[in-house]
Amino acid sequence: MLHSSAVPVHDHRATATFWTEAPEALLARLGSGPWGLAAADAERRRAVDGPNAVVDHAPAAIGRKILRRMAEPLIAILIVAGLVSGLTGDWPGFGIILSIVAVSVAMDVAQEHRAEQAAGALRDSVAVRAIARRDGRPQGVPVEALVAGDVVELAAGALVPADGVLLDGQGLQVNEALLTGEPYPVAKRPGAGAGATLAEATNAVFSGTAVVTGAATMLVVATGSATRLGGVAAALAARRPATAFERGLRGLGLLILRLTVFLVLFVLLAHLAFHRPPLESFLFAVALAVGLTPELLPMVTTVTLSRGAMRMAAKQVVVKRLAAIHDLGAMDVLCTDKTGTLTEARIALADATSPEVLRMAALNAGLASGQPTTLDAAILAAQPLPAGWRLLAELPFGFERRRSSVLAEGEGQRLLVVKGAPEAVLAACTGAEGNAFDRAALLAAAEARGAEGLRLLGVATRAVPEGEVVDGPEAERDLTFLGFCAFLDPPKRSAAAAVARLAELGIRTKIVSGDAAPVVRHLVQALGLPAQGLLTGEEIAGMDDHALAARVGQVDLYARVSPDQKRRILLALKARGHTVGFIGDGINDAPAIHTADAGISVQEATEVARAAADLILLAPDLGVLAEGVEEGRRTYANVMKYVRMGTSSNFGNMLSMAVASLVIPFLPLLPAQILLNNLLYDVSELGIPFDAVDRADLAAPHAWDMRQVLRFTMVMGPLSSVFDLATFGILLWGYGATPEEFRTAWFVESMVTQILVIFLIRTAGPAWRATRPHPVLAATSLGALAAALALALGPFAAVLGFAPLPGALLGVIMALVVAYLAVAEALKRVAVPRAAR
Ligand SMILES: Nc1ncnc2c1ncn2[C@@H]1O[C@H](COP(=O)(O)OP(=O)(O)OP(=O)(O)O)[C@@H](O)[C@H]1O
Ligand SMILES: [Mg+2]
Repeated sequence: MLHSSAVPVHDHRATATFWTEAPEALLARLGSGPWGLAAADAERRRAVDGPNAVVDHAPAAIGRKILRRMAEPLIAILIVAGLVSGLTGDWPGFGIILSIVAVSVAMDVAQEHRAEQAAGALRDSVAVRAIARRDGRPQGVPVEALVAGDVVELAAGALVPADGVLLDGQGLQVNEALLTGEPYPVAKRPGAGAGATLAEATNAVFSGTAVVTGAATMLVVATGSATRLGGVAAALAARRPATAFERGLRGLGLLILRLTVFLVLFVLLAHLAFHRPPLESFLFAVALAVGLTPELLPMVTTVTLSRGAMRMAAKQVVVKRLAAIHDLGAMDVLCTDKTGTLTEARIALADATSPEVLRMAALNAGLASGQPTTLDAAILAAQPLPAGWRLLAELPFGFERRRSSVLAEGEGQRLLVVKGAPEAVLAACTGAEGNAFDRAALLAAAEARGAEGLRLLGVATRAVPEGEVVDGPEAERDLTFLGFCAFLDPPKRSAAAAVARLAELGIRTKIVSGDAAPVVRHLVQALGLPAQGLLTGEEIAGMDDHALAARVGQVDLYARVSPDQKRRILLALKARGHTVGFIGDGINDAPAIHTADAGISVQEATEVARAAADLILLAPDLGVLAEGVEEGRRTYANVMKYVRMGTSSNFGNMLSMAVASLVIPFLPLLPAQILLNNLLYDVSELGIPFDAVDRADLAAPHAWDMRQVLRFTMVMGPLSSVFDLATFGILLWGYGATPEEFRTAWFVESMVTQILVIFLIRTAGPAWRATRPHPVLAATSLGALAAALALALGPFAAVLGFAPLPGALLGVIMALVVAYLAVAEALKRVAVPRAAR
């Protein structure tokens, strides 16, 4: 490959242990410098190396999809069968079979492709970006566009976008749980790495890990599948277990597949044993198999989900992982952090014990490198950074320690200034400014102010002698306590209504906060939320997973919990059989978001939280979540309509036809007629993803229940067969129909019953009281029905092998249809258990 002469030739390939090389050597080898790459150069490299993505999410091109569908066994057999009928001179058969295959593949692929495109565009709209230095300045670059040689700026809350080494950095700590399983953050600093093992790679950061505190710049050395994460990509892809719904659908598909194979082989062998024509028997068996396969199921699921995603987007909820819509619909417990979802997140300083306390707090907040937190910003809004101080060292805030410290020099002193959660700061204090140090009294005072709803930070200092190195939390000792800063974060008015709405939907809301217990209690009171019980992080630390699982059912409030404890609470809830959602925005929420069935974050959240989430709320409002939940239940209800249709009416019809083919001396339907029947039936169902859903279907969480599906099949399937047999009897023995008349009558009967029954199945209550069917569903069903009648009874009927029917016989068939629908409507009540209505 020819590079333009301006770009030095460099070796892209990363060695497995790149961190043992000196940074300068790596920079030279990758043809980069501290100010990164030229944008044009990065573009060229991307063309060579490919996108920085472990798994390619881009939907396959439509041509490839069509080919893939045609390679599916049944379709391939049909195409071959069509060609064989052509070769034997059956040209109408050839034409009909191939056009039916073409129409059904086109319909399926086009629908699915459109749906995927739309869902993909939504996902891209919330994609994570990295800050890379390109053309000499930092700019937001989509993570996928990063290449080896890029220089990326990392700050707290950022996701490490690729593998690389640190060029410089301050107090960087990353969570590598994804790679190593270790839940506690590890420190990283620039320099030469010690050894070749991952644990010794203290100067390297890896794709998929998260920056917990501190700031750094990294040189990207490996991207995409060349990263450590890429190496375990296969394991990672299997990491997210399928949802209960997905597993249920898969199990059902497998069951139907087995039945189909069994039935079709049986029919084929029986026909051959009766010395029926082999090609015709084979085609009949294949057509039966096609008729039995719920081939639209994947398409119906995808289209239903992506339509759900579109509607949710209109309500400010963006779906990153489509299947999460089901989880959202099945969710019965929602855990939420406090700030931003239940409060306005407009944090403002209320007061400080003394001007000096505030001045020191501002020193701590203003000197700290990295992104200022909301608390830091509130301090600096009230008191600008005092002039004349410089930063010597810092111990960035950590969620386990709940303190942050700076070592500052100014006004002729060298001071370690510590601020943090009151009990965390007081624990490191041995004295107090001015008066006697009474830790218990100070804790009680903090508690009292917390009960007023004020968020508190303690501030303390220590004079540090020249020569003492401050580079670890051990330095936070022998502090002198100065006082408190108190902050106000008004409760969000709309939150109470949102929680009530979720409760109506059968969802219990629990608050999981890093803040102090009194603050959480005050908030619950202020909003009038129904909540019982409270566990603190300290109490949870003393429980094993078993003990925790025994408590989480009754406890709604959790205070002073660490990021890992948030995750443990979710695991405990899941262990108790709940489908759990978690909504949060911080670095500290990411592990819990990841663990939840439905991980939710908001658009303004930190990158790690957004990257871990399945759903992103564009407006930080619990109210929109309730809409999302309804949308999830709507998609579930519509997929269930398709499943019920397939397992009862369609399955019953094909089954009776298989049986009939063994009893009567001719084929009950010609292969091409079966395929036509199946195609029209598919068309009639295209509208299901659009259909409106009864209020009752939205009222409570639901999970996939195989027994319910089987029960429905066991009741409705045989019912359909009873009427089929009645049709057979009347046609054969009552009327003495010719084969052509028999097929025409049977085609009409099965089409009308199969299609019309959707208007009963779509609701659990009386069909006439249900919400009106969506116009698209009405159009596809009634259109398909009209087409079926026109083809079977119209001018071209003879081409398809149909014969005209006398009016009296048509009348009898219609009477049978009406009787079937009436009985189906009555039996439906038995088929759907009361609990599921
Ligand atoms: N910048 C900071 N400096 C010092 N201490 C801090 C800082 N930020 C947070 N803390 C302390 O750590 C505690 C936990 O942090 P935080 O409140 O953000 O957790 P959380 O779980 O996200 O809470 P919430 O439920 O309110 O969203 C705070 O209550 C505060 O005491
Ligand atoms: Mg938070």
